[in-house]
Amino acid sequence: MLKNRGRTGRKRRRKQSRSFSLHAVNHSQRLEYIQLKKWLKERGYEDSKLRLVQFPETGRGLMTTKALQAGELIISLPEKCILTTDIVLNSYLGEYIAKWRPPISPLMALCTFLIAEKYSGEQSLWKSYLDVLPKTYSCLVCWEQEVLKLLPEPLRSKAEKQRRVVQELYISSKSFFSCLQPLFTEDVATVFNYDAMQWAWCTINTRTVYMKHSQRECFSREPDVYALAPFLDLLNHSPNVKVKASFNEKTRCYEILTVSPCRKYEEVFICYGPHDNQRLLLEYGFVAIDNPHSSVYVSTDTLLKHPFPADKQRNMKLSILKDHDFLENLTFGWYGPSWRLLTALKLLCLEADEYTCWKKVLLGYIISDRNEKKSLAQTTKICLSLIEETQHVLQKVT
Ligand SMILES: C[S@@+](CC[C@H](N)C(=O)[O-])C[C@H]1O[C@@H](n2cnc3c(N)ncnc32)[C@H](O)[C@@H]1O
Repeated sequence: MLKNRGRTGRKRRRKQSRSFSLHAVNHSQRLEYIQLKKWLKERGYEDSKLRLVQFPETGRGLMTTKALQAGELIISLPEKCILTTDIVLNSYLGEYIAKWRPPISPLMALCTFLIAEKYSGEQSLWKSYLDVLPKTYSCLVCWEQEVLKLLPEPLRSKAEKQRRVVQELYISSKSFFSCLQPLFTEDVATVFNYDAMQWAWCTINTRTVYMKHSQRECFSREPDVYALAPFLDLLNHSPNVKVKASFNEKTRCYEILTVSPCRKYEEVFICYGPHDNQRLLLEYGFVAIDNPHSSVYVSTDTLLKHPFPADKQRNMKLSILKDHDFLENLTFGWYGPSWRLLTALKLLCLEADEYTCWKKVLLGYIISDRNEKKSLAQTTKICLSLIEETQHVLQKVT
């Protein structure tokens, strides 16, 4: 007898589809996804177990219609479907890139190709892929300056630095864009405008997989490691899963294998790396719930916000901390203050008669009961003030 036939089968199917539809919306039947699947099939990719779904918690992603055991292949994407600098160099852009001096970076070549292909619209061989790419991104580089100001340090500085990098990349590429004018009827300044550049940069920053190419003379010395992998790039991130991902030289496919199993009708996740939420927000524009790598950073300003009055050794202590790299990466994690944060505070809390013990503090020794209590009290104050600060900012955001 076929499984799932009869009343029990009907009931099970109804239950399954009910639990699925309550949580997620199937997008596989949308025209753009049907076209993407067709495009992939023409390039040798076939899959029956991954379905495109809109999940309430994570947004668009892939669901498996079959339980995946540990070690099973999640996806195997043929080389023909993958967009790398090889594709760019073999395209109409190749001769312009080869001639241009100083050479552009591999990243810039990919950005240029994405913008040019998007502009080509119907004519583009990559149309089916371009059509499913996000139109906008939530990465910090796209945030309004006013909102960026509300971010805590060091995230704010990192976001500002990232924005400058993208702006400088755009400015320094303008003359290269000009040389592409013979390829376009419209003014290249309009085609390759800053918004287009930001979109292309975010596409690459949030969606590429690592695929190393050897250094080529037509490119600058930045590493050539980016590859856009259509469909595979619909997999969302979970900090709690393990996968193995690499390009298989034998099958000539980019493959992802599960390490942790995945149940039928659940979202399939991969892990983008052991990133804390600040890094996820900066690079990918989202934060992960229950992220075990979550941490709250304590800036030097916050560290010294609760001054130690009449501490004549304060400046000397600060330079010790600076010299021993104890002013960066001071954090609170799920289990409280990090060892680095506690050590920095223990050193700052040394009394005048304990000051000579600073080396021991850095090595992790307990100096005195008094120092332990004082540094813990200081930690609590910092923690409470960070909570207050966050609440204040959240109120402003609301
Ligand atoms: C490689 S893409 C994954 C597919 C993407 N959701 C889409 O619709 O195209 C990476 C982007 O997906 C989103 N994303 C990935 N994992 C997520 C998660 N756990 N929660 C929310 N958004 C996530 C972020 O916007 C991220 O920049």
